[in-house]
Amino acid sequence: MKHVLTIAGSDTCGGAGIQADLKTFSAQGTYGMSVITAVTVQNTQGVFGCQDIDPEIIQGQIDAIFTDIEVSAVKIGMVSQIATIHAIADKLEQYQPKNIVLDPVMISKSGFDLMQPEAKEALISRLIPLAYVITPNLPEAEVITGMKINDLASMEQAARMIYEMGAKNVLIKGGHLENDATDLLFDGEKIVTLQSDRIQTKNTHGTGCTLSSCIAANLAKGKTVEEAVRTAKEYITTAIAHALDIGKGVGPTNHFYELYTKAGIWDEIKD
Ligand SMILES: Nc1ncnc2c1ncn2[C@@H]1O[C@H](COP(=O)(O)OP(=O)(O)O)[C@@H](O)[C@H]1O
Ligand SMILES: Cc1ncc(COP(=O)(O)OP(=O)(O)O)c(N)n1
Repeated sequence: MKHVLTIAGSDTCGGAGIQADLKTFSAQGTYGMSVITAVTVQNTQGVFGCQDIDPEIIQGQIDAIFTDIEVSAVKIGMVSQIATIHAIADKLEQYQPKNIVLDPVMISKSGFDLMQPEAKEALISRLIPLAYVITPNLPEAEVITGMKINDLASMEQAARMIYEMGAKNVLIKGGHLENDATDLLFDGEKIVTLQSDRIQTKNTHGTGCTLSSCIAANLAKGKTVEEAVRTAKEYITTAIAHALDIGKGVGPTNHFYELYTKAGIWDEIKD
């Protein structure tokens, strides 16, 4: 079994962040490990606070993993401070793991700053060049590139700009498009679009975390970038289509729907 590491923030209610990543790694048949960068106070209704973890403790967590266990892929999620970014980048440059998937998390759906705006330059200069795949949503790609993005043509232009910043593969997510939810992948040579109709649901908490950790798990299993992204797109589409109506706000995606259905236990456990 391949071992996959997430470096990200904790989401109390389990729909996004570290918790979503570990569920996804398990659902994809990989062994999940975590380095926690921040602890958020969060539920389906919003993010209400955040405590950043001391950069030395972040580096200690990374050392604990890399000095002991082989790592086949790394997903990076919430990194809120400049010091957090430098601490992580220094350690990844030291250990040089393959298959780094960077989800440049910036603002939660509820509008909370998960990355401090002044950390943008450090993200661009230290983490983007280390990324084998980067997965910005439209608002994140707009912050990184400084351009307006609202259709496939502007998604392609943004992907090309982010590629020039050093990421080897750029996946611009279309969850924030007006009509369908089509994503666009650029590998430096060709553009691939991954079409999907928009699923009408309010329960989309953790979609970006789930997608990026699924890509990391499938790169770890030896898939190509295009194969890993296609697998992740199918996985997130099913997870959204069967999302869980938990809490009073935006419910989480359903990480295990396909596994539970195949095991014949979904009808028994769903309520
Ligand atoms: N309502 C939806 N129906 C179908 N796919 C969606 C929907 N919302 C998001 N997605 C897909 O979920 C993935 C995550 O995208 P997005 O929600 O934009 O990320 P983020 O959580 O970072 O904002 C993408 O593949 C996107 O196309
Ligand atoms: C701790 C933590 N990390 C990341 C996010 C963002 O999750 P994402 O899947 O991008 O989208 P929303 O859940 O914010 O809709 C988060 N909320 N918490």
